[in-house]
Amino acid sequence: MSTTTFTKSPGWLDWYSNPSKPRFQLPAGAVDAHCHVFGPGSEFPFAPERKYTPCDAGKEQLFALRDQLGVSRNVIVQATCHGADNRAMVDAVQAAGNGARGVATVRPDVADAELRRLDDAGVRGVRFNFLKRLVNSAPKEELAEIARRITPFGWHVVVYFEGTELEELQGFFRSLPVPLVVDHMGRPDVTKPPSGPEFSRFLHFVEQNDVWVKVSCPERLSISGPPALDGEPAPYGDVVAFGRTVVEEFPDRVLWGTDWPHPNLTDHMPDDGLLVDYIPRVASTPELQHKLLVDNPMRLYWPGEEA
Ligand SMILES: O=C(O)c1cc(C(=O)O)oc(=O)c1
Repeated sequence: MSTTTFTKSPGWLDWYSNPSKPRFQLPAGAVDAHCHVFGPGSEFPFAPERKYTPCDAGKEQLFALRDQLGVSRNVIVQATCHGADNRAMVDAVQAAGNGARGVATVRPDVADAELRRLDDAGVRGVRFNFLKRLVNSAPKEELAEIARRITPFGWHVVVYFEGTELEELQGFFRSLPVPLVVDHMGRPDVTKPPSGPEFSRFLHFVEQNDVWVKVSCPERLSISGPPALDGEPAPYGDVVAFGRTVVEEFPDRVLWGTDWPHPNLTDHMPDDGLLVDYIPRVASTPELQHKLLVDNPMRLYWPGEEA
């Protein structure tokens, strides 16, 4: 049998191989609600239309990270390098038994039988990606059709967009008949104050709609760091106020995730153990931490189940 081999995009940073044991002990039942698998490419080839070619980051490596960090469950989000071929994600979700759920990418002509198959496999949402560096185009009429198609399954839509694009996109978002989950806090420009007009628009949008927010990716949003490396106890100080604001204003609609294996970072690859230690800086009480890490993701992805 011939297998395809892939060459990583120039400058690609691989995930951090020996993450530290977090000092912050996650509550029992904690969910990493945003992570990915990449391939491995020899088993699950990357999509022809991809914008980057990553390193391999398969399910065994994800599960090893989960155990190292003290996470109980994962939500595995389809990465754009796999296009609408959900096999690697579904394989990982199924291998985790009831310990994982998935978020897929589908095309508007997806068959109902395929949606049913994905649902049976543990998929609970689809992802709409609006970043031009990640996808070719995102025609709204096609996305609206997908949202309509998933409604009978009780799924939600995960949206990934640039903070500067929200003004243009929010009318479309409001028109969708399903809950929305916003990736990476809606990518605010953290050089601007969290009380400024851009982030206020985002907070208002969340307040007015059926929207959940992932307070993930400080490593991606931070400009001035310091990075989560070498035991740094207080990384990404410039992002903290944004995360804390969201957690305190919407304690019942926030989620946390590692974003492992951290696609397309160009500056540094964070120590995932230190990313766990970042959590209490945005969720400062045990009550807020339990909502963020256990109650909220359980309600969205494992409704009716005990953590
Ligand atoms: O900012 C990114 O590059 C990025 C990419 C992907 C993906 O390729 O799916 O997912 C993420 O959550 C973030």
